[in-house]
Amino acid sequence: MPELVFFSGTMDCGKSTLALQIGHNRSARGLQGVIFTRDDRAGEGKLSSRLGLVTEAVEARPGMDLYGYLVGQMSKGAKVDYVIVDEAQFLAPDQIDQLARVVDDLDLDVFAFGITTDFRTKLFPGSQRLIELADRIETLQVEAMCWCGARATHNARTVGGEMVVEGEQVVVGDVNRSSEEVGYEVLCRRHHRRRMTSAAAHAAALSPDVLPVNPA
Ligand SMILES: Nc1ncnc2c1ncn2[C@@H]1O[C@H](COP(=O)(O)OP(=O)(O)O)[C@@H](O)[C@H]1O
Ligand SMILES: Cc1cn([C@H]2C[C@H](O)[C@@H](COP(=O)(O)O)O2)c(=O)[nH]c1=O
Repeated sequence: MPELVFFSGTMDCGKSTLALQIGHNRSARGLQGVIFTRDDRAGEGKLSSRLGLVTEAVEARPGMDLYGYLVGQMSKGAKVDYVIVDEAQFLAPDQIDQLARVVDDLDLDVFAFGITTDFRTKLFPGSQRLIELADRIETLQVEAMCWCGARATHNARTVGGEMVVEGEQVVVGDVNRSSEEVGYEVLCRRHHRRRMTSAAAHAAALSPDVLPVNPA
């Protein structure tokens, strides 16, 4: 049975790498896929991994009918055996419904990859719809880690090095960016709640302890 699978996790946990691996393994067996992405850091129409691999993809723009696009390609004679969608959190809920229709009406597997929650710990609308509709939700095996060594479960946004909890939901960016820019860092829930990024923890460790007051 074809499935809609949502591979979800934090930033930097290997989602795009896995998307590329799934595509590679299938194309090595003669299968042909359509790869959609949206707002990849490498630019329009790209699916890129931090391991350095990048492939061409179809930019899933706002308002684009993904089901209609695939039907159009197939009716022009293109062979489509499966569909990969990266940065699926950025898709609109109705585009996720279109992906479910691709599975049900076109009998194609759809593998969607994305982060579940934003820097405020709120679900992205696309991810929410995937959680509602997916046949299966998979958590990636290579877990990203918080600076404290615990499993990272949340994404923090930093501006000028400071963690922020207000702002636009979508700001394309990366982890390990210079402190001047908008950056991201993955944290465990405890340190996300305390707004303690690695820089804040480092600064706290360096600040001198309050000296005990000696009784005269
Ligand atoms: N130099 C490196 N050597 C080995 N693995 C790396 C290196 N750089 C990045 N990675 C791996 O790539 C992962 C990020 O992969 P990527 O597919 O870009 O993540 P995502 O799409 O989830 O944001 C990191 O968690 C790490 O496991
Ligand atoms: C947390 C968060 C992230 N983003 C952006 C930043 C990146 O461009 C992507 C995630 O890409 P990755 O391949 O999973 O690293 O999402 C955002 O726009 N808003 C956020 O709150």
